[in-house]
Amino acid sequence: MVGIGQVHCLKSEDNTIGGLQKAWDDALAQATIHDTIHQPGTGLTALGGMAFDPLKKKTALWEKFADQALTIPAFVFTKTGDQCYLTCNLKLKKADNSRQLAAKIKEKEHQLFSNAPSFSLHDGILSKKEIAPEQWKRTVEKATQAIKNDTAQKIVLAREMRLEFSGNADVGVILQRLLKTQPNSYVFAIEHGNDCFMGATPERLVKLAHGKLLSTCLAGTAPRGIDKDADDRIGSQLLNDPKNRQEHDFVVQMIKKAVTPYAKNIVVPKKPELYKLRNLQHLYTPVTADLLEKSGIFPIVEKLHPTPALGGTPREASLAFIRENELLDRGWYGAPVGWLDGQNNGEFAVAIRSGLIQGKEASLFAGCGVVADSNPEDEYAETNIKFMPMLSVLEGETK
Ligand SMILES: C=C(O[C@@H]1C=C(C(=O)O)C=C[C@H]1O)C(=O)O
Repeated sequence: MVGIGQVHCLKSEDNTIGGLQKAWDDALAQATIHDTIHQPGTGLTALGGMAFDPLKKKTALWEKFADQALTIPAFVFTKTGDQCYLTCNLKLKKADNSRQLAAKIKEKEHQLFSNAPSFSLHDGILSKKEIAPEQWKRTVEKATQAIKNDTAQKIVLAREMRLEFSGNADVGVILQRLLKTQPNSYVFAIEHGNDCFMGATPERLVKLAHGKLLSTCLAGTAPRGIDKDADDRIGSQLLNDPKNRQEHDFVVQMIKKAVTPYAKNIVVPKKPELYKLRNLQHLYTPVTADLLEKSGIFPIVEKLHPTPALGGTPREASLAFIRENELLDRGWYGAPVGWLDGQNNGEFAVAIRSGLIQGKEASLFAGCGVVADSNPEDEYAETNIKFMPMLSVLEGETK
């Protein structure tokens, strides 16, 4: 799905995620929709995302990104299977002339499809700097102490890597490479001004499609092996590792509880399975259910975000620790990004394995769950692998 331009931005009156539902329902109530297709992602749709924690002190890094930015674009291009659809949105005034508007849309449409994008390659990475890695390890240590003192049971800590390129990074090229190299992930890119937040995340927060709900629990991490035997061995160790199983179970329990008010026939497998990615493997539990008729997507996103995969357990205590101790301004990293349509379909993913591209520079982000017996060096190594999906395509990996 691709959104271009903006005819409207949803404004939550009380700045909560749940408040976006009213803004969306109001927009829908005012819209006249001509949609004979009725496919997910056609008709009126909004796309965008939000900040991980609006209460965290902001830095200049994310100045182009508001706490919430859910946009109804001027054009939405949607591909489902091998079918493609184009939705045009217009903000109408009383005095508008329908013939003139139709001609304008045709002209724009022609422009959109005749200007084939030309991609230019940037020449690779000039410099790569991890931001305060030793301080980050000390924060991990501090989190384990806080957990031993019963402040929380799990706290997720993230860090940043800053890159410099010799020329401007080309978002189109990076997107193509992410799609090629991370086929099991949700690839996204959101531009505000000249900054672009993008990534390939394996973590889907919630998907609503035709009255069904899907949420995924993804927590617990190990590297991939060098051959099939090694990979299977690492995978089976991960499946049986008490520390990783505990980290994972916090997420499963929380997601199950969070979706309960909005769904029936909730199915949660008893044991996690492995979710294999190019650079890592995770413990994975899908949660499926039938959506209760009246629930829109935003109240569910609000209940789910942040799951203990990105915040911790309990939510408030872990967020308070992160707010106070984490050096990083997460901005939109780790927060919901996605889309919704007027037929109550939509999908929000958790924006991890991501980076903020700023012309000749970029920041990459990676985090991991800390529990009582976490070891700072191991967690540091884990975050290094989590930088890889973005880092490798920026270094030139194409396949
Ligand atoms: C926080 C990240 O990943 C999350 C943390 C995981 C873990 O601690 O095992 C696994 C998957 C994600 O839920 C990240 O990639 O930045």
